[in-house]
Amino acid sequence: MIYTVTLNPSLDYIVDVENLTVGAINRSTKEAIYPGGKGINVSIILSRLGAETTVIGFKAGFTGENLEHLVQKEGIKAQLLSVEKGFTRINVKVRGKEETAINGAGPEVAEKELADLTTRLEGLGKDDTLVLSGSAPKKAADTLYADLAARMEARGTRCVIDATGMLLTKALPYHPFLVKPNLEELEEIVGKKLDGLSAIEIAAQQMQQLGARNVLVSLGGEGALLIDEKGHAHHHRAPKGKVLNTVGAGDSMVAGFLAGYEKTGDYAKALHWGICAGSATAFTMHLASQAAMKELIEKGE
Ligand SMILES: Nc1ncnc2c1ncn2[C@@H]1O[C@H](COP(=O)(O)OP(=O)(O)OP(=O)(O)O)[C@@H](O)[C@H]1O
Ligand SMILES: O=P(O)(O)OC[C@@]1(O)O[C@H](CO)[C@@H](O)[C@@H]1O
Repeated sequence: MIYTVTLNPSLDYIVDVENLTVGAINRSTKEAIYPGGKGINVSIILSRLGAETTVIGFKAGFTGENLEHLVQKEGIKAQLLSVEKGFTRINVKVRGKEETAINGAGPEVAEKELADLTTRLEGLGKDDTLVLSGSAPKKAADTLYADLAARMEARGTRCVIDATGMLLTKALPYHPFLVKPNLEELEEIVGKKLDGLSAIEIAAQQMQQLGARNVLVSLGGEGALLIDEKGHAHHHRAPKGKVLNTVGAGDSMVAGFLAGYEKTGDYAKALHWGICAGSATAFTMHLASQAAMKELIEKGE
């Protein structure tokens, strides 16, 4: 089973605004609400690709209740623990000529609530995978993912981390199975601009030296670069298409990679699945449908 943890999930309020003007009243031409948060997106795509998955995380207030309902409507098992104070954030994504996002801070999670969530993870074993994805709740320690990764390492559970800054780097010594920085995040980690594939490859190898087993660097329209645990580098270009949305493209890539790896046990094929899932989402108004992903995967693009 692939469990995803979203400590700071959201409702994503997506509004289409033709010409966004700061400091003015903008009128949208279309709006929609989706369940959001990186781990939740990963689970939605996993489930559409036929992989068994459970969502774990927190919910708060009326938005949290709605989020849980939307996740269950997707046919996904959800273990969202209630946070006493505040409400699950609503992240606003304005889609116009460019995408602009305002992500909320989300509710503060008490230590006891965090401990309850950690207890839920005690049942995971060697055949399970745990995906830790997205930002941490307000005021949480930046060792949060490191603590969870250490527990997973001790149980022999595969751990996947898609996060930024210290939340990610502090977890590397616990040998996560997979990390997925995008180019900007990788540049932030190594502290310099990375021009060209060989510079990206060297930076990804540095992440391996720090402990990550597989490093998947997503490169937007340029596809992705994977340095697998045997040290082999694989670069795969992204298929061409009309980009309608990039919210959740990275999450779709993580899910596609995991579903592909589960199905084939082969890193090059997993990378192909990851790219196809990411691009299928980029070519859709929201997260990709099963049919759109299958079409790209089968085309071999
Ligand atoms: N312009 C594009 N054309 C084709 N595919 C794309 C495009 N942008 C993104 N993708 C697909 O989505 C994958 C992940 O994209 P990206 O590198 O933007 O991740 P990210 O920055 O983590 O995304 P997110 O916007 O979800 O944070 C890419 O590797 C690619 O397969
Ligand atoms: O604020 P975070 O946790 O970094 O990211 C949250 C978020 O932007 O990530 C998903 C897309 O990847 C969205 O569903 C969600 O709104």
